[in-house]
Amino acid sequence: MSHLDNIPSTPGKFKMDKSPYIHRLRWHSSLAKLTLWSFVFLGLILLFFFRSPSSSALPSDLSRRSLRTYNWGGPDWEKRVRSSARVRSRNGISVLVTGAAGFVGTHVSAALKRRGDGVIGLDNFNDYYDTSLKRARQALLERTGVFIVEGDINDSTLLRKLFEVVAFTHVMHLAAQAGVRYAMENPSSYVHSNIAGLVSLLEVCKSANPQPAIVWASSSSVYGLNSKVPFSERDRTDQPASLYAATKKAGEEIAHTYNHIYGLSLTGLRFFTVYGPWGRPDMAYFFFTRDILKGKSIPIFEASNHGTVARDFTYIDDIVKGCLAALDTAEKSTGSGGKKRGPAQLRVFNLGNTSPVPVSDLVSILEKILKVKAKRQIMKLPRNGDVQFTHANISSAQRELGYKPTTDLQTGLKKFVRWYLSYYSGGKKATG
Ligand SMILES: O=C(O)[C@H]1O[C@H](OP(=O)(O)OP(=O)(O)OC[C@H]2O[C@@H](n3ccc(=O)[nH]c3=O)[C@H](O)[C@@H]2O)[C@H](O)[C@@H](O)[C@H]1O
Repeated sequence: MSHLDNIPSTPGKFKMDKSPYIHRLRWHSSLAKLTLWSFVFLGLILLFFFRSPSSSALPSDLSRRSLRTYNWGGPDWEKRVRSSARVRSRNGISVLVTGAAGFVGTHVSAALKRRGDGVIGLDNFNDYYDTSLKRARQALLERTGVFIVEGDINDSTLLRKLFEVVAFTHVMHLAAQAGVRYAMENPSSYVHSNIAGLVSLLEVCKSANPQPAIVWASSSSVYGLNSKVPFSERDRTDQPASLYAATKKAGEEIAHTYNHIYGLSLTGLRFFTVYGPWGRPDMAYFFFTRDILKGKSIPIFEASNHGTVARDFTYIDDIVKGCLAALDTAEKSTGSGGKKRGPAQLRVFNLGNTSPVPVSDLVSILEKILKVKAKRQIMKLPRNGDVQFTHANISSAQRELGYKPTTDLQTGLKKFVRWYLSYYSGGKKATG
């Protein structure tokens, strides 16, 4: 019998003894043992949590993210940060890109570096989806000279350190908990990244001297139940259909506050279902491709009365152009040392494609490109955050950013499939 068996699981397991004295003695000794073993157990748990910077098998997603420690700091680290952030072109900018190992983050970082801007990435490499894809993106960026610092946007000490080492002129804030449907499974991760993380970043930005201009990723999902099409930035956004949308909408309000109080220059970009090479495996076009190739059936959502579900799918290269134009047209923040010195720029733009495509057509295009017939499983649109359609009015971005999407879904998906086949035939497996 193990000594652990002596520990009662509940006080109810104690039996009444004849002598109250003996009973009290036993009770005290059991209580002492219980306390001792509780401490041992707690110690073991803490040891397990803080064992190594890369510990990954922790129970909850959120605790894994917030308790994970990262290695940063030291002269070599600072040297890498400085070198990556060095501006190499005349009139270049130095940008902190959060979520740099993410889909949009990788593309934007590479594009900035390519034109001679200084870039430092920041990413927590969380396991919302296959981390090996994030590592592959990191390797890709490293080859172009972009260093990704491993850390969380909620770590204000790290953020302050980065601003101490580099006087960033701009922040491209793309780190977020993405995905509309996953919000039902793990709501707190949305609050952690999209609300607490945003505030943590803005707090550091407002105190930086000089304050950077910030461009950040909002979402088409803020339009929620809005039925007026195409969606214009002036339309109502007070009916979010998912917690994801609600946290992005909250982000827009938080941006207003930091602009108003501290003079931070802030531009929110409402992305419309971005797709392309190096994309996110949790998105429909990505896992449809994987499952069609595997011969697995794919669930295609349909609204009530056989209503079409459609998205304004937008190709990554068009989104990157919009992001760079937003950075280039961003005015300087006006505050310093945490104090506002004058009114600052506050903008929000739709970055969409302006031509919604039904999801069933997306599948037909994939069938043609892959030369495989999909096993279609028509399902009712789940009531877990999905909206029936999205359609961007981009006249504002066109006017002020010169934004003009040029890639239709067929062309973009061809490029995606080409990447997908070469990436996963190189020994990588699309998990899930
Ligand atoms: O614009 C945004 O701001 C958001 O875009 C993206 O959300 P969505 O537009 O919902 O993309 P995605 O999941 O690829 O579903 C695409 C279509 O397939 C349908 N869909 C989906 C899953 C499925 O099993 N079947 C299906 O028909 C589904 O009903 C939908 O019509 C980002 O994920 C999100 O992070 C955010 O950035």
